[in-house]
Amino acid sequence: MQTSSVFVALVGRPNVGKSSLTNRLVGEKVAIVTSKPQTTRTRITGIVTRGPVQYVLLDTPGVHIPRTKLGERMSKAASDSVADVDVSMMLFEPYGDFTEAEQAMIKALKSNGGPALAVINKTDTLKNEADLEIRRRQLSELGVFDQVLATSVREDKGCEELFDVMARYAVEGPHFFPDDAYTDMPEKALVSEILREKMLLNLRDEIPHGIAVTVERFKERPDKNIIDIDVNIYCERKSHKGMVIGKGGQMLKKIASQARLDCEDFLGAKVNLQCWVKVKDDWRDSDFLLNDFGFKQTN
Ligand SMILES: Nc1nc2c(ncn2[C@@H]2O[C@H](COP(=O)(O)OP(=O)(O)OP(=O)(O)O)[C@@H](O)[C@H]2O)c(=O)[nH]1
Repeated sequence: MQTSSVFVALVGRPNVGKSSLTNRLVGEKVAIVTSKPQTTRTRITGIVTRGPVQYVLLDTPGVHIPRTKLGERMSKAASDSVADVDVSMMLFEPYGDFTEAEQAMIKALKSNGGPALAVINKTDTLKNEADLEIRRRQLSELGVFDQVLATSVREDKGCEELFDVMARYAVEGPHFFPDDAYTDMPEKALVSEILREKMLLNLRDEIPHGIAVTVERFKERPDKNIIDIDVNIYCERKSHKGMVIGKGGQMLKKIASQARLDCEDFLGAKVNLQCWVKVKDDWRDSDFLLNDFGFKQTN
């Protein structure tokens, strides 16, 4: 059987549904999804192998105009992705003007010269078919996209069809990952992403974006299906630390127990999770700390 692979970068503005689509296509939760923009901070790879074709999906942080050094690195992760893939898939909201960052990304796709597809997501929010046609035409007229497609990840419409479209860009050769792999993300990174998701879901808006999670210990107990995991949760302010811990430790308990269940699901083992909350001032603007937390350096 002649095998082939296609590398696909999913790009688009924050909150447009890139992580949701990645998870839908992979059939496993590899990317965290919340209703808050800028949930995804680094590039996440989802992998699907169907018969001879391996699909490697690079879910990227949403493109936006950066306000902090972390923001700069997030935008860089997105624009780097489109440079070395077989096809880029740019997601759009069904309505509204293109943001400045979206226009910059469209320009980058144009000058990069690689093939690109446009996907109008959230079609379930459309009031009528005519609006979809207006959006399709607007995107076609940009002259950047080989095809304009439409999906509703929420209602699972148009997603399955994307496989055939992506397969057209596949390149013959051996697969890059084992056929049963669904992500190349290390287990430790999955654990810290799960914790971040729970904090985004449970805490007030401004706090979670100032939080970083590092996994200090990840140890399987010999002969037992138990993994001991210690994580550090870093906040920017002392007051934030108090909120993460909550009254009598209630909030941290809630976050940790939700995270533990997801970790057990992912890892297929019992998990003993210990969380420590620490303060590191303004880590989002410190190159030193960003490196320390594993965010890639901007060239
Ligand atoms: N109505 C509707 N909502 C959707 C759809 N797809 C995703 N969403 C919602 O949109 C929100 C953002 O989804 P994400 O998948 O996190 O978006 P993202 O583009 O990865 O966001 P960033 O990580 O911020 O770049 C979540 O609340 C999703 O449930 C859809 O097809 N229809």
